[in-house]
Amino acid sequence: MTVVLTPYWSNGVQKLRAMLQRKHTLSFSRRASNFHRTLGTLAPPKLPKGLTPTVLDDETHYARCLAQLRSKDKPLEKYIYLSQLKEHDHHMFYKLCLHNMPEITPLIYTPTVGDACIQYSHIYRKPEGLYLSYKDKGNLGKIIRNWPRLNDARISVVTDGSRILGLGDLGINGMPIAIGKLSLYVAGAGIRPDSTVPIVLDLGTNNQAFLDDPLYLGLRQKRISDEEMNAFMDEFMHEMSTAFPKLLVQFEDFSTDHAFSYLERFRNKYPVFNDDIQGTGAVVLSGFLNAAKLSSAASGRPLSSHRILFLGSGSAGVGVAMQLMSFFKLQGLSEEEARDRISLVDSQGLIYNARGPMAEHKKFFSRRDYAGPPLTNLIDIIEHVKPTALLGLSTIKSAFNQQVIEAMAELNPRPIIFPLSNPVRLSECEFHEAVTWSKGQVIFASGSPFPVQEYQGRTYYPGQGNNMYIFPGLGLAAILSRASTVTDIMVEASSLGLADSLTPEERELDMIYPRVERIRDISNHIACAVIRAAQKAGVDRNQDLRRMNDAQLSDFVKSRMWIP
Ligand SMILES: NC(=O)C1=CN([C@@H]2O[C@H](COP(=O)(O)OP(=O)(O)OC[C@H]3O[C@@H](n4cnc5c(N)ncnc54)[C@H](OP(=O)(O)O)[C@@H]3O)[C@@H](O)[C@H]2O)C=CC1
Ligand SMILES: CC(=O)C(=O)O
Ligand SMILES: [Mg+2]
Repeated sequence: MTVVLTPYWSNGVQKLRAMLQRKHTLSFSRRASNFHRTLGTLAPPKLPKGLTPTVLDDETHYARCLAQLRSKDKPLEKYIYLSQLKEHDHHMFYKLCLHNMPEITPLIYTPTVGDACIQYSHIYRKPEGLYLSYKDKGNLGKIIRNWPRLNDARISVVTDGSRILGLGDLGINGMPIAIGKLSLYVAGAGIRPDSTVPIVLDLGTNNQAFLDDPLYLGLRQKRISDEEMNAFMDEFMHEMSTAFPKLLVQFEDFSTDHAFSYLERFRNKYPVFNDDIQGTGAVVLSGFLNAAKLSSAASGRPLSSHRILFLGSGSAGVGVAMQLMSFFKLQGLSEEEARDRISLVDSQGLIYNARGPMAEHKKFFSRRDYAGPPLTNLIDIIEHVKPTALLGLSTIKSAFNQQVIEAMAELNPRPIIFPLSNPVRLSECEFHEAVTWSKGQVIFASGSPFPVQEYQGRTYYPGQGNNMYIFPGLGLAAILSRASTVTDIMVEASSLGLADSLTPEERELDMIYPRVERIRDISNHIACAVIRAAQKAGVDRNQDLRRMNDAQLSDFVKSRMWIP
């Protein structure tokens, strides 16, 4: 039984004590109301334990929680503290998030969530989502229907743990990534906490250290075959759509081949999207739109003349490259011309046709105009391609070394350098390096956050090119419009909406992404753009929103955001 003390009850504690003495066991939980008291679980016939003589008002308790958080030394300890706070008092957890986004986002999301995933089987305390394993095949529907809030569910983040950030196969330990993304849905776009469903699919792991770890929580077997996985995924998606008829599914951190294949398999059948391919594509297109303007203003060269070089050609690299095609198309280039502006590098070097057979997802951008010996050294590739922008989605720490950044700065008065790999320790370069080696000329965005830099008396602001700017608003739009599918045009609209959301003050400071403190406004802006795109595509099942003008739509979106 849960008792919440409201102001009207606060002088009724004596009555409550008497009541408690008559009951056997009562469990009290605290709720964020302006006045509340913590009671705890009680065993009769004793008086309540933990009943403080003072009334705990919200503001004082907020200050207490923030002080407790800041008293912890290690980011992982802070992560554990915040997880527990979320479990006990999700209003206070989200209040802390919303008022301290730059401080808390790196704790509940990248980079700390990477450590939480690596350590998950060791720091685990209680279930925090749905765990579905290959052993459950044939019974997935029954297990999914165990979810306590079937009718409330609107958004699920699903991972199979096979490529968590740049950390590789972490098996069932991928759960914190689903939880972290969903916390950002709530904090960033006001999705109701009880409508979120974190899911990890345990299909085995090829991580031998985990298989040998007695505390590992997942199945002790190698990953299943592609054929077995396809059958499992078909059953899973079918059961999800029947159990949760209003659910949007975000695929997260599937290994590259499966990321592409399941997006294609399900995107026209269910409302799904892949965050690493589409969310990352959208966030980078957005930052690139703003960066290219700054770079072209300095070089005097037209926007259509940019050339982009990618280090890394996995789900993220190719997803971003695909989305950046629309940058060039917006400048009036044909598809062929746009493709020629993009070059990809993988672990074997520059990708070109004459190199020989390659994975399907690399073929589109494989260069046709080079047939010489393999180009494997990044400096040689930069000299060959002469890029205006260098993007890293390779998981190779320090791949953008001093020589690379200097080579980019030599070619461009304002080089665009985006080391986008996560977590921060896998970033292709650090912000202070890029600023110093380019002598303050770099236009920079990274996947994980870096601190602001001072260089020669000027302050430099790093952009965070992370899909966390996109998925909350995109998801909110899909939920409110009840989109039957998530179309490419909706994803592009999210990107243009983000690019457009900078304030004049942010532009004045050469920022290419807005301040994360404004995430709710940004998500509102993105959501409106995406809802309009869904309407244009005719995939909106809630057609009431069509009657609203833009101001009414924005007010409506705002009114639907949950506030702690
Ligand atoms: N900022 C953001 O919002 C996001 C960032 N990411 C980050 O992007 C990174 C990559 O993710 P994803 O694409 O899914 O991962 P993949 O493992 O699929 O891709 C990694 C790519 O890097 C290439 N690579 C590996 N080693 C080298 C090397 N020495 N030189 C050049 N290329 C190399 C691989 O080559 P090969 O193909 O030959 O194996 C592959 O193409 C991760 O760190 C992830 O965290 C992902 C999503 C969003
Ligand atoms: C940010 C993200 O989705 C990733 O690194 O995989
Ligand atoms: Mg991801």
